[in-house]
Amino acid sequence: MMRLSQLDIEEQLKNLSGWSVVNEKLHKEFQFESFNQAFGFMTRAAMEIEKMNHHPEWFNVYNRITIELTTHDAGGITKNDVNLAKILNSLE
Ligand SMILES: C[C@H](O)[C@H](O)[C@H]1CNC2=NC(N)=NC(=O)C2=N1
Repeated sequence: MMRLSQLDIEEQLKNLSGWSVVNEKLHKEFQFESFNQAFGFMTRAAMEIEKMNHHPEWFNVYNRITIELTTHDAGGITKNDVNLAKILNSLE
């Protein structure tokens, strides 16, 4: 899988609400009503992540989840990261 160009990433970000690029990874901070809501999101997301076989780097504190997406095999941001970001937004 090829890395996306800076231009492509900028273009994709227009349709990725709340996402930005931090340290060459897609980055978003999610906030939920409670820990249970946050964990439920992670559980729903885990099903999609396994289906995609594309895994996030995520950090959860109480009702907040920080998610970073990059493609390890490509050493940067690819279409897989964009697609997973869209799926995560749809589960929010
Ligand atoms: C062998 C397996 O398909 C690979 O290790 C997959 C698993 N999940 C992955 N997730 C991410 N974020 N990047 C990858 O390159 C990747 N590769």
